[in-house]
Amino acid sequence: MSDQSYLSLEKLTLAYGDSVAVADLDLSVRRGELIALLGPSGCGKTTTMRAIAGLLPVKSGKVILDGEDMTRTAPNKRAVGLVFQSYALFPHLSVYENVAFGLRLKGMKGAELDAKVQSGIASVGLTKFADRKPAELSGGQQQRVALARSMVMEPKVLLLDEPLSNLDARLRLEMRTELQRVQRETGVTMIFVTHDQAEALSLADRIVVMKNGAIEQIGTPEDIYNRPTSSFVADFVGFENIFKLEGGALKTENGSVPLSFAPGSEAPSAAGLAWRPRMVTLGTGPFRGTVRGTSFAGHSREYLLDSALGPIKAEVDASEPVHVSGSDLSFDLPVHKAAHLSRIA
Ligand SMILES: Nc1ncnc2c1ncn2[C@@H]1O[C@H](COP(=O)(O)OP(=O)(O)OP(=O)(O)O)[C@@H](O)[C@H]1O
Repeated sequence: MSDQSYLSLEKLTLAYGDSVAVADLDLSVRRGELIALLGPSGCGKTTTMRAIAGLLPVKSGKVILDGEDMTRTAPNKRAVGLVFQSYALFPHLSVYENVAFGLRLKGMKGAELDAKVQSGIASVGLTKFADRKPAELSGGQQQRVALARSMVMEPKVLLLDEPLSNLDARLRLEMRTELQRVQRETGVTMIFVTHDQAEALSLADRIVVMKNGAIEQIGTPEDIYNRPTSSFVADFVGFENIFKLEGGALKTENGSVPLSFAPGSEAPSAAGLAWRPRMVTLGTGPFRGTVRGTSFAGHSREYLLDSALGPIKAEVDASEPVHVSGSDLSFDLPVHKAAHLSRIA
C-alpha cells in the first residue's frame, strides 16, 4: 500500500439547498485501503459517499481520484462503483444479465463479455445461480450479485453504503468475510458506510468517525477502540465512564475529585479521561460506591454504582463474587488504563 493519497477529499462542503450536511471535510485514502465511515444517523456518511460518486453536486472543495480532479465529472465517468443496502438489482434480469448490464452499456460483447461475467459471478461463488432472478436468491446472495456487478466494472473506488445492514447476523458475518476476500484479491480501494462499530472494527484498515457533518477522528481500528481522542468517540466505542479533567482532578456533578497517580508520574495534560466498565477495579481503591443495579451478561456481570463521582459502570468476570444491590464497595479508576481525551463535550 503506497502512502500516496489515491482518493482525496479536500475541504469538501456539501449541502441540500441551504442546509449544509458536510462542512470542510478533508480525507485522504490510500490505494487499496478499506475505509469505514462510522457515525450516528444523520452525521453525513451517505452524503459524503454520494459526493464521491458524483450523485450530489459539491458546494465547495474538491474530489481528486488517482491524480485527477473529479469534482465536476459525471458519475458514469468516475470509475467509482456503488453497492447500496437495497441491492438495486434489476428484478426482471437473471444474475448473469445483472452482472453483464454495465459491461454491455460500455459496449462489451461476445466472448470477452461472457468471460468477464462468468469470472465475476464465480468470484462471489454464484456460478450455480447464474440463471436465477434476484427474487429467487437469498438476501446475502443478492448482495453478492450487487458486489459482482460493481466489481466487473473494475472501479478505482468501490463505495458500499450499509452493504450488510439488511442481512441477518449469520449472513452479515459471512458477507464481511466475503468483502474482505474480494478486497484482498482485487486490491480495490473500498469505502463503506456503517452504523455498526463491530463491522467497522473487523473490516476496516482505517475508520473515519463522523459527527455533525465533520470528521471527529480517523484511525486504525485499534486507535479508535483503544485510544479515542474525544468524549464523542469514547462514548461511541463503549467508554461509559467519561470525566473532564482539571488540575489533576476529575470534574463531577458533585465538584472536583482528586485522582491518585503512581509515584513519580504526573497528572495527564488531557482535557478528559475515560474508562470502559471493564477498566474499573471493583473491591479495592480510593473511591466508594453503592451498588444500584446489576445485570448478568453471560461471561460477565455489570454493575451500576452510585458514587461521589456520579454513576459509575463497572464490569467484572461472572465468576467473581456477586455484590447485591445496596452493597457498599471500594473501587478504582486506574489512570494508566484510561483513554486520554483531548476534546470533551
Ligand atoms: N435529500 C436530502 N435533502 C435534505 N437533507 C438531507 C437529504 N439527505 C440527507 N439530508 C440531511 O443531511 C444530513 C446528513 O445526512 P446523511 O444521509 O448523509 O447522514 P448519514 O450519516 O448517512 O445517516 P444514516 O446513517 O441515517 O444514513 C442529515 O441532517 C440529513 O437530514
